[in-house]
Amino acid sequence: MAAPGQTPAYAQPGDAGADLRSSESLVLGPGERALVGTGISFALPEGYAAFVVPRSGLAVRHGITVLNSPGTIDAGYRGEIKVPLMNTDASAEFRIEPGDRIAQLIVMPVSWAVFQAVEALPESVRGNGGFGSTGVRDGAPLESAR
Ligand SMILES: O=c1ccn([C@H]2C[C@H](O)[C@@H](COP(=O)(O)OP(=O)(O)OP(=O)(O)O)O2)c(=O)[nH]1
Ligand SMILES: [Mg+2]
Repeated sequence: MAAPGQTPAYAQPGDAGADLRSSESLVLGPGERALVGTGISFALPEGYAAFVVPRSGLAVRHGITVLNSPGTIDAGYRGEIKVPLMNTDASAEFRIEPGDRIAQLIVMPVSWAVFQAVEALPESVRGNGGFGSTGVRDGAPLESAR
């Protein structure tokens, strides 16, 4: 369901993200966040999820991001899609009007894991390495670390 003019739409053929429009008028001050309505709700088919992600143009030009990105929309959710927006700019406020494209929605198939407690895991090349492990050897940074 969508209020007039609020239906998500792909800006160009083949786009992955369908733009979400604000249903509200508000001002985000520097460093402020707000849960912004979109005036839409929908029922995804089982086996799919939708993800609310930032628009790069708003991020690059105004420092606007989706605080919880990617925001997860469960297939069973029937409420209004809302966008937790954040203004990361240190000094400029950001004004939003109804109909403004504030974020985008990506619909994807999902699979369900069956979680099992085990005593040991199969070996792998990566093992426990993470969090920058590919940029160090024997505790020293590598040239390729950047
Ligand atoms: O950016 C978002 C993220 C979530 N939701 C809605 C749809 C989603 O299905 C529901 C719950 O989201 P999530 O699971 O991320 O929140 P939670 O904090 O775990 O709440 P809950 O206990 O309701 O699952 O809220 C939005 O409208 N926008
Ligand atoms: Mg949840």
